[in-house]
Amino acid sequence: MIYIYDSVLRDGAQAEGISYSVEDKLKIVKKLDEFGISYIEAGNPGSNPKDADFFKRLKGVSIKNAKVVAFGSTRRPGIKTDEDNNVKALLEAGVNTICIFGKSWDLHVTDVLRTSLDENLNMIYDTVSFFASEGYEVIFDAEHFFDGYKANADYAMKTLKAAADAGAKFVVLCDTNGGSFPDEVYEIVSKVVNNISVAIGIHAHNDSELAVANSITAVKAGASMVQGCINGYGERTGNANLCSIIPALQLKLGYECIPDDNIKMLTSVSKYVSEVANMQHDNRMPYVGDSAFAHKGGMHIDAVLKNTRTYEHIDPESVGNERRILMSEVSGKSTILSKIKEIEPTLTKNSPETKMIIDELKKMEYEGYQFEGAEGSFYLIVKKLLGKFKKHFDIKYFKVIDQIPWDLQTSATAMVKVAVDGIEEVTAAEGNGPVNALDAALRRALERFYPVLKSVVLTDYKVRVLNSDGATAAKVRVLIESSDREECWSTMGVSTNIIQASWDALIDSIEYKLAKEEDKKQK
Ligand SMILES: CC(=O)SCCNC(=O)CCNC(=O)[C@H](O)C(C)(C)COP(=O)(O)OP(=O)(O)OC[C@H]1O[C@@H](n2cnc3c(N)ncnc32)[C@H](O)[C@@H]1OP(=O)(O)O
Ligand SMILES: CC(=O)C(=O)O
Repeated sequence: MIYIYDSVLRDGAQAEGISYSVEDKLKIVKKLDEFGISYIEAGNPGSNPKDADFFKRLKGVSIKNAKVVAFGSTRRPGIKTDEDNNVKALLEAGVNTICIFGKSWDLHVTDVLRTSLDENLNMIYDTVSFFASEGYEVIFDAEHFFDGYKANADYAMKTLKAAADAGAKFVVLCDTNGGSFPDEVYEIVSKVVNNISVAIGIHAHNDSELAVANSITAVKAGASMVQGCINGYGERTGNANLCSIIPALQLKLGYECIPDDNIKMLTSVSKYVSEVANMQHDNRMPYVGDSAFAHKGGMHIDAVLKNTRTYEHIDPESVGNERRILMSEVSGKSTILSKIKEIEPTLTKNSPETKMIIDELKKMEYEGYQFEGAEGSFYLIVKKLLGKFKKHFDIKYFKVIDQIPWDLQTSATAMVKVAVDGIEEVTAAEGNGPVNALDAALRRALERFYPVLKSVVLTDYKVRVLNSDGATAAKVRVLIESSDREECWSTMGVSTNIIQASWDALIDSIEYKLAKEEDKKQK
């Protein structure tokens, strides 16, 4: 059993760009508890009134599985433990588990605390024993332990011994500056495990991109607690990413970290935390990122379609993620075929139509289209190339007028004329920008003929400049994401004119919805 200790609410809050509200913190605590994290380091009550208030609010919340931890430092030099403000704040937090961090690198004692080495040992002993004798479960985080050990092993070990003698249940070895290598971690953790009588933990930062490797290595050397953060949030380059550590330990090395049934929640927990933290979810995160099981190279896709193990280290579903097959200029026939078959199941890898579609897609990618993020446009193009596309409306013209000065609601006006089965309709609409105005005018014109479009909303709009050296004459790719609350789809337009590119993406979005409605009726 490995105790997983999440610090996304404390070390994670020390990450650039993250600032939680009390409500955010309460939501994350509940989610981590539901997931099965053993210890949740919920905050530092001596740091700021928000954390202090949060601990008050937490008293009314039912936590089913986890132990909630309040984090704070050893007492300041030269004062009594019960007079230290941080200690008082920890007492008021109302939790049963306290994590005390203290210095284990002599450099920090002399240069930061500016006290004697002996006084630092007293600070550790006094603070840990104060809480332990009051009946708290105490975890001691030995800040900078690895750097301290390399500089003065004897002193670094004395700091751990002080904490262990004072009643700490775990002493946690911190690679605070994130500069250690796995072989050093293995050697040092092994020595500590053999010399200190209490359970050992690891807390690794990611400055050398080795935090996950160092944490797993520490476990192999005998550590039984891993501190880290969901999504690897944390000070500077972050903390060890629990989204990688948990599946590595549990699925690959056979340790028990969280209940087996819950490991499937990993991807959704990761996305939930990034949503609440208001951080973009990182596609490239192993295990939980959208690209973690996204296959793009033609040869990879061909192999994965034959046997998923060929290019997947685990089953994506085991961590609640999914396999994605991407289309691009590096796709081969197998990739595109798997998508084409959704539209025309009779085609094979050797059908002439398959080759024709692949050649056309590669040509379009060369011109700036990118189908891996625009499945809606891909679907329409394949239908067009197979002669199966039915046009639902004709555009007679559109006009957009930008207004200056503007107000935020109506900075642009658009006028659109459409024809459906020979019946013409002219509409105009205002919007907070030209695309918004065009979208509103087009929809207003078409809703009369296709009421189902009332459910469609535009959920995202992205512009990418393709040749920035072209300056204002550059080509752009516009990606639009739409939703009808049941399905989401992305469509794309490419042009040197941003309005034209947006317009093409809008038209595709509407044609896609109408084509899908027809598919449904035919089924
Ligand atoms: C490696 C880690 O991540 S440890 C956690 C780091 N997290 C944070 O710093 C976030 C929370 N911190 C805070 O909100 C503030 O720093 C506070 C409220 C705790 C302290 O604020 P201030 O009293 O204004 O001190 P300030 O932040 O300027 O300086 C830190 C002080 O803590 C002292 N200190 C640092 N580590 C320790 C320790 N382990 N034990 C005791 N004192 C410590 C420093 O010596 C310094 O004291 P000094 O001003 O007497 O030299
Ligand atoms: C305790 C802690 O956050 C560190 O040493 O990095």
